[in-house]
Amino acid sequence: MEFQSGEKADHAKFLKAHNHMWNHIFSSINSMSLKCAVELGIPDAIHNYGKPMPLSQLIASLPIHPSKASFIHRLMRILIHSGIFVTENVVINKNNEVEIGYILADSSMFLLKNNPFSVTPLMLINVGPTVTKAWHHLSDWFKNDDLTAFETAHGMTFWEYTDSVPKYGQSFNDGMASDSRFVSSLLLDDKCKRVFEGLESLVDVGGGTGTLAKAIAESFPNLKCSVFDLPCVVAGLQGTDNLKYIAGDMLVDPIPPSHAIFLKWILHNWNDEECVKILKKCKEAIMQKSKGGKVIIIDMVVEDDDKKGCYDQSLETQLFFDMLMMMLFSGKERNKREWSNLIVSAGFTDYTVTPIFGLRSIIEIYP
Ligand SMILES: C[S@@+](CC[C@H](N)C(=O)[O-])C[C@H]1O[C@@H](n2cnc3c(N)ncnc32)[C@H](O)[C@@H]1O
Repeated sequence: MEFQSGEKADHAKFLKAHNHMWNHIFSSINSMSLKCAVELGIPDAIHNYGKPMPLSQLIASLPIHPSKASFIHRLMRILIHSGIFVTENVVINKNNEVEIGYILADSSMFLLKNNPFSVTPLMLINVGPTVTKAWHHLSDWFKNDDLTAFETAHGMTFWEYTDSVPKYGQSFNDGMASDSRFVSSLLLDDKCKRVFEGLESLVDVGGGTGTLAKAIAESFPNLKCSVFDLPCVVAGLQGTDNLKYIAGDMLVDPIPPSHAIFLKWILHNWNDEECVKILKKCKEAIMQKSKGGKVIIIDMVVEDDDKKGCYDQSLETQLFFDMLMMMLFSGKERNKREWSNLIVSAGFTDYTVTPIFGLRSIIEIYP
């Protein structure tokens, strides 16, 4: 393409390329607009209204300064464009005058305060100042020898930060708990329950505050479950008849012997070397029990990028996660080949992959 000569250049292609750049430059406005709408309580206001909510009613219900009322439709317009809200015409008086009414799109159900699967905690962490500051240091990190861009920005690892800023740690754990409720609703349904059938004991390594392990323990009352996580995460948490909490460091301490080890959203936090170390320790833990043990992993299996040039939302989301893992932890999202290499390097002989959570899969690995 020639950019110098207007005559020769393919004009449409030239403008499209320029527009593509603009779009990329400004794409964080989508996340920031969403954050703003959630902080103002817009999804809940529309949901509670119970029918298409006219703009005037929406404005009246929000905690905003009167001088800002005329800006709300602009915020709504971009969020409608990105498919977060939907509009319908509503008749507002006896004269059949019509105003636009807002309703929630399927995806915005995940923004509601009372939705147990709410993605709001995850969103607030990811667009909040702590993570954003680390993104600003990504190019510095490429030039220095720090392990992660998060450390370049904050002078400590992400896990040291969640420990030293308890409020942040709490928000992170809330985000993980919400995702664990989402995953458990799919994992413990009739199609996937077989994953846990016949197991006597299970340790959820890096299981956070235990939301998923609690759900597994309730579904399988004869299964002895443990949550193994850092002391700052599990301190003071109360177990039940078949659930206990164990404080430890998965890279340093032995993983408690168990029939099965569960790793949800763990291995993507670590580099290949650390993953092999963790998996070898998991293998030791299951080999100390009777036969038939396995490691159950919930993580992404990145689609191979063979649709060159075609926009693919699922692949884009997986690549977003991959960049996030690189930036926060020097971790990564792995494709099939990378998973296979890890599993074989850790001394396991067989594995199965069941892609059931949309972007994530259950990977069961056997010694
Ligand atoms: C991404 S979170 C996943 C939490 C949970 N598995 C889930 O999916 O909801 C990673 C977890 O690993 C824990 N973790 C980080 N480093 C650890 C270590 N060295 N030993 C044990 N747990 C660790 C964190 O405290 C956190 O709970």
